[in-house]
Amino acid sequence: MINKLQDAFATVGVHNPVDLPQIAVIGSQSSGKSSVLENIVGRDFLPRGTGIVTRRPLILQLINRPASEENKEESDKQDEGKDNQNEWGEFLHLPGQKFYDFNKIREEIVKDTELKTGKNLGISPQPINLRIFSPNVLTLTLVDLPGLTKVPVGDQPKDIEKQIRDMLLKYITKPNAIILAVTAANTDLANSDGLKLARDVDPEGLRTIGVLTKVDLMDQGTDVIDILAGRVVPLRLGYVPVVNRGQRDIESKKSIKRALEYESEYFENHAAYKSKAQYCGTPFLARKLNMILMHHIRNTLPEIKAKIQAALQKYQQELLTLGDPLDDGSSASRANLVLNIITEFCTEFRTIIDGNSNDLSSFELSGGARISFVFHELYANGVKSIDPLEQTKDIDIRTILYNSSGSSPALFVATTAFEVIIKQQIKRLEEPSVKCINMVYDELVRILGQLLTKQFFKRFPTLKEKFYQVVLTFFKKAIQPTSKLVTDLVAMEACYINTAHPDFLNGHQAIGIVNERISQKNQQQVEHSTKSKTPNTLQTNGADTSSNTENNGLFGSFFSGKKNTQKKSASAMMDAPPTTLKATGALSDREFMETEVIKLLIQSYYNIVKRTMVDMVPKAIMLNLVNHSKEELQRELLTELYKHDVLDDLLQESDFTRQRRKDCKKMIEALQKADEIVGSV
Ligand SMILES: Nc1nc2c(ncn2[C@@H]2O[C@H](COP(=O)(O)OP(=O)(O)OP(=O)(O)O)[C@@H](O)[C@H]2O)c(=O)[nH]1
Repeated sequence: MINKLQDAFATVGVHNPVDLPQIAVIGSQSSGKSSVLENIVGRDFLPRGTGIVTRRPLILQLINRPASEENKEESDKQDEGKDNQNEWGEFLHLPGQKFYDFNKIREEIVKDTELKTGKNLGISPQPINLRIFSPNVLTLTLVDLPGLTKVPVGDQPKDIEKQIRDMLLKYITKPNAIILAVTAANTDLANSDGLKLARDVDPEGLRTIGVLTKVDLMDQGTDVIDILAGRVVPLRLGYVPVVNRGQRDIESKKSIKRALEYESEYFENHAAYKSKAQYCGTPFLARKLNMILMHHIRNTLPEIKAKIQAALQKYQQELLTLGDPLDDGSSASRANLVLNIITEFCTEFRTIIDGNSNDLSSFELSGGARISFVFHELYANGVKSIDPLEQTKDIDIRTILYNSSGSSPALFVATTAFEVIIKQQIKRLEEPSVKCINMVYDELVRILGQLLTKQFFKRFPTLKEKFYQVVLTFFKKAIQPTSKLVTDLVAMEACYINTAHPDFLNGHQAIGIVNERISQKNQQQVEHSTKSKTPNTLQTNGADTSSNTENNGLFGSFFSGKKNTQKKSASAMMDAPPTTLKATGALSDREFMETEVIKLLIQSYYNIVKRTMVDMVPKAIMLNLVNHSKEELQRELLTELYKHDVLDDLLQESDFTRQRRKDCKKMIEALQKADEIVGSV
């Protein structure tokens, strides 16, 4: 049955969706893993030697295939190690190439290993897949794996031990794997790396077989009888002792046939093993493996059945989404397809924004919720955090105060100064507002990206490209009126200051508040000045005090040109004013009061404007960008894409889709066959 299953899956390559049971060979380096495998196959074909030889997993599928009639007489040729038409190997990476010469197989393994790992003893988890067809093998799948090692050699990475361990674990952790743990009999079994690793994944020893190699190298008078009897490290499936060829045998080109003969003679004639010779040696191991595998398969059959069913369903589903090939479709059906895709795209686009999407995620915000986050978190907080007074110091306000009253001395709190400052500050709201548009734009592009991963876009790459272009251009076009509207909103706010706004703190209230603050402050200072007598008004800064008398004209206390400190003659005092006139010195009571009032008014009014912006800007963006897209995108796509002259071009299928459809069909065929095979048991 496994033969048939393997055949059924042969067409789909190694991407077998159903894990058929495998036998994984593990053990310390040079414990004799490759030797055991070669003996099971009965041919020399693995790279051999001392040190690390196996550096990539070798997935070895042995396939029993009876000799064809005309080649029957050839089957003896292998005895001499010659080519034989009934036995050959094939590599997955060299499809269609049959290797009748097993030396060439070894060369190819060495070559491909070096290609992927370099010559410097590195390892790679990428497997080499080799199938051997022969009338002389039992159908089995075996995986030869790098030997466990402790100390890096050559250019090997420091963590080589862990790398190899992880690689082996990948193969032996699957409950479907049978573990062939190889240990050299002339080493201590209790310290066997292979058995230890096997115990990690199969603690009860239910799917681990022990193989004892190098029995011939044991000290005289010692044997493995205790181990075989399960008295050292017991395993449910037991141990099999073998004798492989030694390095010298290999160098002298001893044939495997001769080696197997030697092995059976060895056990038959050895005092300790004589009585149980039929349970020793490679042929027994091979039969045992085959039996175990059969049992294993029988046990896992229900699971295999279920896996085949599940895979079948999955591939049928995928084939369905890939759709039928369009090559013979009429132009009307093509047009219809594009129409459907446009409709589906737009419906989905609207759904994502409105938030009624079917696949609502609990994992992250998506679509419309993200836009809402931009508005109500990012933008709102960005605007709220702007402080209208952070850039405007009290002295600047004073300067503006004087500047705004022009050449006539101000009599009242100057609304002009307030307006000048508030207008400047309102303009600062433009930047975050424009940024908000860009963020929402980015979100739309993100939704677009999300939609472009849909199956039909994988199928038609040109269509995807076109959709991308059209939609992106559409979004970009919509940015212009949106920006205009938003900047206009800011301009509207800046152009007319509505001091009659019901929420605005009026002048009287402001003065009231400031007066209260001042009287509080004065009271504190009165209490304070009983201790320290510091004059607190009209204090100009240090250097100017000497010229106080001359300078206390209207501007004297707070404007000073450069170098105006010496006593000067009357005419010198009439010098042209300095190029830069700056306010200096502390504020007078009146100035202090005015500045405070202006500050209060600015804050009050700015809060109103901020609230308006936080309210209006999202509306503007929704109107001209988001809703506009929801409503007009479909029309745009239809105008651009639903045209007879472009339809053919749009519906060119990707090579991937074509290939995938073929693969799916093949896989479905294989799975249906497999299903039949399994069902007939
Ligand atoms: N005498 C004797 N030598 C053996 C036996 N088994 C293996 N050897 C020798 O031990 C050495 C290592 O054997 P391999 O089969 O290459 O060992 P391996 O575990 O595949 O080695 P790596 O793939 O490098 O981990 C070779 O020189 C073999 O000839 C055996 O049963 N008896």
